[in-house]
Amino acid sequence: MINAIDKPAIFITNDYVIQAVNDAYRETYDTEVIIGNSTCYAVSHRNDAPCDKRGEECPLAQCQKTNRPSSVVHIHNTNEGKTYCDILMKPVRDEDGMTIGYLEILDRISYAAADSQKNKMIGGSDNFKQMLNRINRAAQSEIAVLLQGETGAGKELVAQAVHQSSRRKDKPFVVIECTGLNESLFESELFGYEKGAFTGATNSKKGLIEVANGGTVFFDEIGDVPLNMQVKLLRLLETQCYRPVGGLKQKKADFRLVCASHKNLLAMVEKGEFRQDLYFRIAGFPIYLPALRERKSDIPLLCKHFLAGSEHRHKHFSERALQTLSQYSFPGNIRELKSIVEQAALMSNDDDILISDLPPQILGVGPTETQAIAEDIMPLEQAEQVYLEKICKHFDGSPDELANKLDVSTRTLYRKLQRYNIKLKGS
Ligand SMILES: Nc1ncnc2c1ncn2[C@@H]1O[C@H](COP(=O)(O)OP(=O)(O)OP(=O)(O)O)[C@@H](O)[C@H]1O
Repeated sequence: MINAIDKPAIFITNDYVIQAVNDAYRETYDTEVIIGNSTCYAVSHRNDAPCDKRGEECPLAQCQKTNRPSSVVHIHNTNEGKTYCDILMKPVRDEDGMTIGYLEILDRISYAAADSQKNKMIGGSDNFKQMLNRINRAAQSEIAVLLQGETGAGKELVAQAVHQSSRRKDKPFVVIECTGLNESLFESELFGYEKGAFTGATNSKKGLIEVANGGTVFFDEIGDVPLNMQVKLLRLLETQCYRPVGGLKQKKADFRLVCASHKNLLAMVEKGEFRQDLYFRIAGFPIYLPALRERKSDIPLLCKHFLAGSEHRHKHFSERALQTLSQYSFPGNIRELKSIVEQAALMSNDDDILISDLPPQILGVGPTETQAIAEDIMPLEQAEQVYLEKICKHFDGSPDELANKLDVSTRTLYRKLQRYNIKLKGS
């Protein structure tokens, strides 16, 4: 029976021991499954204790508590590295209604990873996992998704993930950048036009809605659509019909809707800047993308990931540089981090990327201060001379005491004073 499930699945008892397994599950992990002996946590996490004993969420523990199905997003050690899985756990009962065990079914989240992997969304923090959970739920349905998050937080990447894990994944993913679209551009871009519809329309052109046929349309920065165009958009969404500019016949639209905005659309609705009816049409399932400062524990992983994908793959950030980065607020979020990693890697002289290699905005040093520091730079020997001149003018103690404070011998101190022609106070 378990082999009839097309996703990786196991049947486990209260003690986490695997009592039945399907082929898809065996193929997912490198660890061998021994029926009646192997535990779910040893196979999928390579841990020696269950997740709930290690402070992690455990779907089995939740099931035992509620006696109802439960689900959780976990990182599993699969044969493809640290992979995200959406786990569904269901109690299995006998004819008397007694729970005899639990069926665990895994849904691999192919668009995200908890270690550096090409073309994937990277992260491991709780906020990131919560976001994955919602993306996965949304992807399984046709509901309109609204992505809200700061600039550079990954909205377009999430929109692609929603598309990739939906039933429309083999059809087009079309992005409509709403910022800067005026009324005539908006209509001709979205709906297309017929030959002769306006001066310059020497041929007819398909609109993006038609290009996306059967796939997903991503309206980026939907909050920038002016009010008069919001009406047209609402009509398209309500009726799933549109007419190309200069055309007579209505066309049928077939697309899944994903929108994104960095603005607070509800606040815009209150101010009358965004139509309430349109808001409720597009916000079927809102997903909040945490800002990078709300998922700071992901910074080291993301730094590693961006270095791995660059020409500086052999370099790494020092512990102190990572600490300094985690104190920064990242207004530009992951896009800003990516650029900082590139700059710092270029600045570092060897494989270690140090605090001094980080760009000025991280160090809290403004441009004028940076300039002042740059102007202050002098040969080390000259700096030693300037420093010795300054302290010798004011130091009241004996040469032995001064040499002691400078951590050099009295002879070395005398040699240096002679070289720079400096006299001690009072001599
Ligand atoms: N979790 C992640 N892992 C790896 N790279 C990421 C992640 N999230 C975002 N990025 C990268 O950060 C950059 C910005 O992401 P994206 O363009 O999706 O942000 P955005 O929120 O749509 O930005 P904007 O609001 O400016 O349109 C991209 O290069 C993207 O690949």
